[in-house]
Amino acid sequence: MSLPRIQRSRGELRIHESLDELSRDLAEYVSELSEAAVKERGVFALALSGGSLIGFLGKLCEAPYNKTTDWAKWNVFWADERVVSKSHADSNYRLAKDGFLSKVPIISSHVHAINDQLSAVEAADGYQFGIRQQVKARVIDVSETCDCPKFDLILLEMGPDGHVASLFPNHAVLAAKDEWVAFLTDSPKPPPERITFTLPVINAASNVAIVVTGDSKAEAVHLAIDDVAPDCPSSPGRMVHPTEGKLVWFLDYKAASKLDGVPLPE
Ligand SMILES: O=C(O)[C@H](O)[C@@H](O)[C@H](O)[C@H](O)COP(=O)(O)O
Repeated sequence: MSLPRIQRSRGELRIHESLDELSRDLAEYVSELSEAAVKERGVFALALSGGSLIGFLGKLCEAPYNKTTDWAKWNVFWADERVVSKSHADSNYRLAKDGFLSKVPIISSHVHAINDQLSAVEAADGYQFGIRQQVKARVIDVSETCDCPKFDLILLEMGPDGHVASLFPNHAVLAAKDEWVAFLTDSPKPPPERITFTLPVINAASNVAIVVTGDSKAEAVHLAIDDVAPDCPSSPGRMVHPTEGKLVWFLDYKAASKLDGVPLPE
């Protein structure tokens, strides 16, 4: 059973009893946004991250979405990536390729991974340059209010510490404003070398969805969504609020269990 959608100042909450329901709802949401973007702009620019998110996208590989989605119009990017070889078990590219991209007919030149032969700083620079080319080509839209790419959809997860993409609590990268893509060599969660979209890019997107499941993230969800504090670097998830776009939280009952004013069935 799913709860009715709840509108909060920090986004729309979609709370599901089971991971299967959550996956179905996520597939329908991505499919609707893809259809709308293709209708409006002729292309769908999507940024993924890692974690269990990729498994939750599995329903898109099944009927009816495998047949109804205009895969040729999809362009896939990463909101964050570990600076490891593409064949490494830690690679977000590899996770997405094995679990999702290899199962749907997305054109390979539309899959925009980082160059895994470079150092973190070079990989971030190169990725930002590639995104700039795709903005020029109008594959990615551009924000009307800031010098940022405007992705049709950025899909994120949130860790138990509140991190989103590779924006970790109290890390200097949270303050990055001039870059679209930043690098880290000291990620508190291994592997240490990563690249990540900066907050201005995340907040310039047309749509951002944050998928969070499990008990271990309940406190982080409470701190990111409830009226407990202003934006603060100790809760990166709380710093996500698309200025021209829409934020949706996909939660299971466990992740939602510490939210104020959300009565969950026993
Ligand atoms: O970059 C990383 O280290 C992970 O991708 C991380 O951000 C993960 O997505 C969250 O910690 C939630 O992970 P799970 O949903 O898999 O628990």
